[in-house]
Amino acid sequence: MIPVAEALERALALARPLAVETVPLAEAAGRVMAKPAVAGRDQPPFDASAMDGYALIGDPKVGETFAVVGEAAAGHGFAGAVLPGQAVRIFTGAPVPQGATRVVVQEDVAADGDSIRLTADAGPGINIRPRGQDFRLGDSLSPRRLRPNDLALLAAMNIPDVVVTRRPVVALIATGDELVMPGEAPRPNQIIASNSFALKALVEAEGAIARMLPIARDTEADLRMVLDLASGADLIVTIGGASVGDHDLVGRVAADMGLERAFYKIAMRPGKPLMAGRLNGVAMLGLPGNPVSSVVCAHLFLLPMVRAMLGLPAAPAPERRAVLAAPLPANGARAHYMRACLLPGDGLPGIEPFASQDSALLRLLAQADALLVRPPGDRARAPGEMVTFIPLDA
Ligand SMILES: Nc1nc2c(c(=O)[nH]1)N[C@H]1C(S)=C(S)[C@@H](COP(=O)(O)OP(=O)(O)OC[C@H]3O[C@@H](n4cnc5c(N)ncnc54)[C@H](O)[C@@H]3O)O[C@H]1N2
Ligand code: MOO
Repeated sequence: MIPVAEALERALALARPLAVETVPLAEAAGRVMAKPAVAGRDQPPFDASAMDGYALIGDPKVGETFAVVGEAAAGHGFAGAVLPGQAVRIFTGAPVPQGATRVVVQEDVAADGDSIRLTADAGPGINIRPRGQDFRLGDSLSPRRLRPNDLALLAAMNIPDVVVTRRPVVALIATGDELVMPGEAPRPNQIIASNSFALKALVEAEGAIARMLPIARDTEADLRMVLDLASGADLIVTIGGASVGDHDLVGRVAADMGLERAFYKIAMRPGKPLMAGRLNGVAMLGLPGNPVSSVVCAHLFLLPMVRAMLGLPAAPAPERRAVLAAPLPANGARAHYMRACLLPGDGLPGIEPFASQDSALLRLLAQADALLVRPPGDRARAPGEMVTFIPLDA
């Protein structure tokens, strides 16, 4: 058994950033930029009015009057220049006419035909957004996973297409004679395959494309056939059949098919029988079959691998801090990832692990917000102590 950190390092070494592709901006939400985007223009491209009102010169006082000599609207500038004693009717987003040094808001003006009179002193604000205030030609946005606000920024930069990393294709292979798909009629000894659905949602939320392959039965021939179906995937994930039982075939069959093993068995709970390697050039992760074990291993290994393939930094699952709400006995030699609930707190949240930590319990997993992380050999902990956790919704 190797420590979690070492296993993660080896797993991440299997996951190189994929090739890049260009996608239209409207399709780029959630995608990971592969290189900086560079602004093709200044924003705003001209000094722009921030308000509806009148553009004029100086620092006018109540009662001063101005002759209105023209109009500037968004998309339509005023061709001339403003002179002292003159004003140009202006609207939000319009280019400020040449010569004007401020915009007074229309609420502070009484209009009478072609002249205006100030009804309030122009305040300190000039209501002009200077050219390039937001960004300048050549300014860049560093590579990142694109959030909605980033898309608006790229659009304003006049970038119609974005270079992103290709989405990894993750093949999900459930294994076991006991499994049928939801909606099918299970025989008395069978259960419903559940893990793939959580795993599919997890990798898709991270930006991968999941391919759920047919369930592999517990024969070498069937497992081989389904592993062959995974060709073309960037990452093959098997579920179950990873342990030491007579019907746990994944390690053996993958080895026969050429698996170069990176590791097998980790000092963690749940998830001990995890394996990883490279199968004919393709990264492979063999998850344990217990539902909670497979999901815990997905958070700790699968999602970091997907992120690395997307070109994001190779890093462990993000950990946060919380205040322990119940006593914990000393931990054993394996890191323990305990299903837990977060409790709202003034600063840091509280965290309370469930009494049962059986790795088969999906109902508790569905109630859990977090995995409370217990390092190997951690001493007993009392309520009020600080602990770390991995959020399950991240
Ligand atoms: N003698 C030992 N027995 C076991 C050990 C051990 O060290 N020595 N380790 C235990 C641990 S820990 C785990 S975890 C399991 C993992 O075993 P496998 O990866 O071989 O998983 P299976 O035996 O195929 O299945 C375990 C369990 O999970 C159910 N399962 C499997 N796939 C799915 C799925 N897609 N959806 C829902 N449920 C699934 C399966 O029916 C079993 O109940 O081994 C222990 N044994
Ligand atoms: O490690 Mo198993 O994954 O404890 O249930």
